[in-house]
Amino acid sequence: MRHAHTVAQVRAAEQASPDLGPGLLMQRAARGLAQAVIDLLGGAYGRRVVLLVGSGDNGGDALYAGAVLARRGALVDAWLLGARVHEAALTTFRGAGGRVGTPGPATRGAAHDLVVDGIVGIGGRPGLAPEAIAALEAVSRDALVVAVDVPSGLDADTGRITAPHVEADVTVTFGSHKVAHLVDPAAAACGVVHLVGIGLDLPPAPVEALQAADVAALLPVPDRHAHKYTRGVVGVRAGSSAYPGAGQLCVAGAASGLAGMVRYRPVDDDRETARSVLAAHPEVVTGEGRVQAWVVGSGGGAEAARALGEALNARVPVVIDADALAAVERPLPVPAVLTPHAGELAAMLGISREEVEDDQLAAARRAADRFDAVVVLKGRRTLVAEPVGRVRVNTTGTPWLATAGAGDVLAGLTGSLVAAGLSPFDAASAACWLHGAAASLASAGAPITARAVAAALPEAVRRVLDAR
Ligand SMILES: NC(=O)C1=CN([C@@H]2O[C@H](COP(=O)(O)OP(=O)(O)OC[C@H]3O[C@@H](n4cnc5c(N)ncnc54)[C@H](OP(=O)(O)O)[C@@H]3O)[C@@H](O)[C@H]2O)[C@@H](O)CC1
Ligand SMILES: Nc1ncnc2c1ncn2[C@@H]1O[C@H](COP(=O)(O)OP(=O)(O)O)[C@@H](O)[C@H]1O
Ligand SMILES: [K+]
Repeated sequence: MRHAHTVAQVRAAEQASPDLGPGLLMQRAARGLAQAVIDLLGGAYGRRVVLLVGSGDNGGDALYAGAVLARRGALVDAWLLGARVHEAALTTFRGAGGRVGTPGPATRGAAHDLVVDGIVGIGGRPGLAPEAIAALEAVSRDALVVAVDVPSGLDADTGRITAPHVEADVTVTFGSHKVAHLVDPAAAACGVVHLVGIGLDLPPAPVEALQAADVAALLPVPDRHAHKYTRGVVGVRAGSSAYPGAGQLCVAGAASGLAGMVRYRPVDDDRETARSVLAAHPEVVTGEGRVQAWVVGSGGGAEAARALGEALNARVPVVIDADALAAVERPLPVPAVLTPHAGELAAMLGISREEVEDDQLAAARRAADRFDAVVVLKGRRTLVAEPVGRVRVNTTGTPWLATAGAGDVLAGLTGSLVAAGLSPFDAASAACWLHGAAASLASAGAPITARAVAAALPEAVRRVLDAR
């Protein structure tokens, strides 16, 4: 599991480990930072590096790392941007041969290869001072940008972007991820995030991200005595005469093989839709019968509210997607997973789409609390929020997944995992992970259809299980 802690939690952990001492933590952080820079540049000797140094310990990390790089033969400039500077780190930096200068060309000739953003870290307020903006503009556009701990200007705790900030290619963070590293839109400004362990003892994290091993541990694997009913039956109430394809795609996600059986009914009971879904998925059963979970709404049009009411009568968990989301006004009588994109969530909360996109974490949490349900806020970094609890961020996938019908596949897949016995929170977060992994497998850099994503799900499952 990848964990993201708040700044307050990191500060408290630092205070609670006096034997580590700030000096030791900083040395560990700086060594990890220097190594990450060396890895990125393929060496240190002769490389040109500039440090943007603020007044706090973030600048101190940059200076100590700069000293390591200078000792290894890099040509390192430091531009001091704050009213103060970490004096001990500056002395070490100078002693190692680092040069202190002002924004401009590299001290010794050619342009800088890499800039280290040590302006502010977890002690920073959002935004950049004019000197920092001027320094960033003075650096060559071709230089790689490595942020120390967090790209300066971001709010480490929320994932929001409210002011000018650094855009990093790589962020090197210490002890634990911070919320901004995982949650969009801030996460997109962090580039690749590299974690350096420094020995902090941290409490449970409010935000986390499943890794392949976590998904492998959650997946339902049939034992030798399994039959289709012990594996769970998922009911799909999706597709209609207006949108028969949504029925096919939702069933394709549900029929990925993680549940024992799929029962299908079009939202509007349109016979032609049922026939087309059966033709595409002969394994699906269309008659009445018990299910362990319902998926309702994808491509349902105006009939979706009635179909949701019928599904709720079954007293089993529901996954609610697309048109059925509009019918959710208060907590439901059964465990539920709601799968809105930003526009749908905005309508549910009575706010604008921009408000949801600007503060995705708050919007997902608010909806989970208000509807007492697991809320899957779909996007580049899909959030899965449980009521008054944890949030998981999905980090798999590809922008090619932004294609019509991909959400229908996700709803069906989520339903199959709920039917197989996972909790709504585990089912939703594991489904998002597999859905993104399947998209990447299907795409391999090329465009994909939602159907291709569903077709790649068994291979995504195989790879996860092989690694366990
Ligand atoms: N905790 C840990 O586990 C470890 C932490 N470590 C490192 O310490 C870092 C935190 O250091 P920190 O506490 O000194 O704060 P930091 O981020 O350097 O900046 C605060 C200073 O900047 C100023 N300032 C504020 N906002 C500003 C702005 N927008 N624009 C310009 N200036 C601004 C503000 O000064 P003020 O303006 O208030 O006088 C304040 O003095 C952390 O990110 C990590 O790198 C590692 O070494 C080891 C383990
Ligand atoms: N930029 C992106 N990068 C990765 N995944 C994305 C991106 N944009 C959207 N997605 C994913 O694509 C899917 C789109 O679902 P949705 O918006 O419901 O589409 P539809 O209603 O057409 O099925 C979601 O799983 C979402 O997380
Ligand atoms: K920084």
